[in-house]
Amino acid sequence: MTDKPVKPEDLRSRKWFNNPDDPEMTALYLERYLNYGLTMEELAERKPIIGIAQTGSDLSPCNRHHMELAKRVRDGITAAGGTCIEFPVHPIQETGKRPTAMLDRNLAYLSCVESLYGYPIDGVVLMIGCDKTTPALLMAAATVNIPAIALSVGPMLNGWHKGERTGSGTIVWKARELLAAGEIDDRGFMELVATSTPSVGYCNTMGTATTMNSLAEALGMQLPGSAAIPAPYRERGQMAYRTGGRIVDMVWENLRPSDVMTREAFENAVAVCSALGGSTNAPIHLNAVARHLGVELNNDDWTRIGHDVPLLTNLQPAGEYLGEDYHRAGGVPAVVGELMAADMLPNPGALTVNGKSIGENCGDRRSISPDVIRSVDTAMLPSAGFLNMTGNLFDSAILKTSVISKEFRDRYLSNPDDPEAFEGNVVVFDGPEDFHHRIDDPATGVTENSVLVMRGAGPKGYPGAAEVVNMRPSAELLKRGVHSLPCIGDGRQSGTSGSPSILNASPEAADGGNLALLRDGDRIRIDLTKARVDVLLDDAELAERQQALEADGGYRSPPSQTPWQAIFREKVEPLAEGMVLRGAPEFRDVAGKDTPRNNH
Ligand SMILES: CC(C)(O)[C@@H](O)C(=O)O
Repeated sequence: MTDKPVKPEDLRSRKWFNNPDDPEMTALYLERYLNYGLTMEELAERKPIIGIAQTGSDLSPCNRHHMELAKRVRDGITAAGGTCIEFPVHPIQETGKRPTAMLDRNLAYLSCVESLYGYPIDGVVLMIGCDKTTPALLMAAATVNIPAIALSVGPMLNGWHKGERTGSGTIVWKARELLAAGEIDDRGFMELVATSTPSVGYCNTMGTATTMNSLAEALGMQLPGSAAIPAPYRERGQMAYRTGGRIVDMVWENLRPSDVMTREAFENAVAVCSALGGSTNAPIHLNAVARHLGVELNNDDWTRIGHDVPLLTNLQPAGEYLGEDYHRAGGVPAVVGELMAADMLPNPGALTVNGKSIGENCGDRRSISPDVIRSVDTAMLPSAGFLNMTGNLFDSAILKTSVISKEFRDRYLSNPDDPEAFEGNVVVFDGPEDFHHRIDDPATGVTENSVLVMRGAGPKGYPGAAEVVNMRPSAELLKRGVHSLPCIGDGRQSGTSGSPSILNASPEAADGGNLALLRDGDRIRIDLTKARVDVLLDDAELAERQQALEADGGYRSPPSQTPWQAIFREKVEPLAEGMVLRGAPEFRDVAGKDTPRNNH
């Protein structure tokens, strides 16, 4: 933020719409924006041009309600003296896009950078929601670094089935088990799953969407209280109006993403993520946003800052409640306030988009429903953050400790004075097709002592790093009451899954990672107290297998099916480093450096 407020003559948009040095080009730029009824007063005089980065469309049902909310955003912008220009962002729907919406995060990022940089935009409202839309837009705002504020579309209303809450995503994994165990049929599966999505909005569970929207608020990029409001509630429209008004002031204050998303803000977000029981996708996305700002943030930080933070939020999949309950309990401000009461928010002084610090915004906020958002004294778990696992199979992989069963936690994690490591036999699958084909075949040899491994599911291998490491035990084990087995993978897992998996393994099998060397029957040791995963093979055996793999042409991935898949594979970095495009983070503060050249 500069001490000097921006004056109308400094507005970036005036280089297009009111450039006294170049009247010819000014006329050219202006005339097309006049052609749908905008006036000279709105475009060329003292009003900031505010972009609305619209992620809602029929292809993106979780964000679709933004098409309605944008009307209230416009009202807020206009009332505050700005002019609105709404533009589409490449659609991303986690549950709809094949082979994975993750492939499109960087595509949406790239296109949004071009829109923000190449057009006359002074400030932008980022219409965030379904998983990848949030990081894509924050990454773009980070690169371009014009004033930006985020607005969540909000979670769906709570789902209900026979008097019980059914959470989106989370119910799918349960329904899969019921189907495999023969307790429901296909129609029962469909009906049960559909109960979890009763309205517009994104997942009502603490899946990746609610996590990322909450963290956008914890980072300071949304107005306080914005993230948790359910999509259909009246407060959502009111928040849209206020968000539209605030961005106009932010332009005059020159309050930019780099002022808000500082190292201190990321540390706060890491702590809040643990208190929420947030998704394992959060480290990927926040590491990516940080890289685009030039802020240091890595998976070790997530363990160092986050691991000892307690679980305060009793939301599925780590708990029992859903989005409406979260909002009524006070949402992000209550979580932050409870952390602050115990001196557990790393940086209360971090600035937010309303011009106040997060401490000023939330310091006196407390939970209104003490069972839904707990105090530190009544926490669901004393430590709930991620463990950054390492070993001889990968350099980094994320384990969400808040979903480890009590039995497993007591035995393998909570007793560092008498550490015990878990050992099991590997059953390895090359992608989800292989898994679904073989998991129930007795010849595969899955037992209660198995460790299920999925490879070929990372950024280069899949391509895009799909949410396919949700592996259930075999039907035979499910019928015997074994509901989960340790899982490891170089792909991702849905944030709505309560399965304690070791995910996002980097480097992936398709990028020289040692998961490619595993064979069925290998013995694996998982030592949670040391945060290590090792296959019990000596270096000579691993080297021999590596040679054999190379001689055979290396780990095989399916061919790229589209041009973007091929470009993505060539450019993408590992999940542990945010899965960004190589070279892209070098472009920083691009709007601050210069204005793009004229086009005619
Ligand atoms: C439920 C989904 C689609 O898997 C995702 O939103 C997540 O939580 O990771």
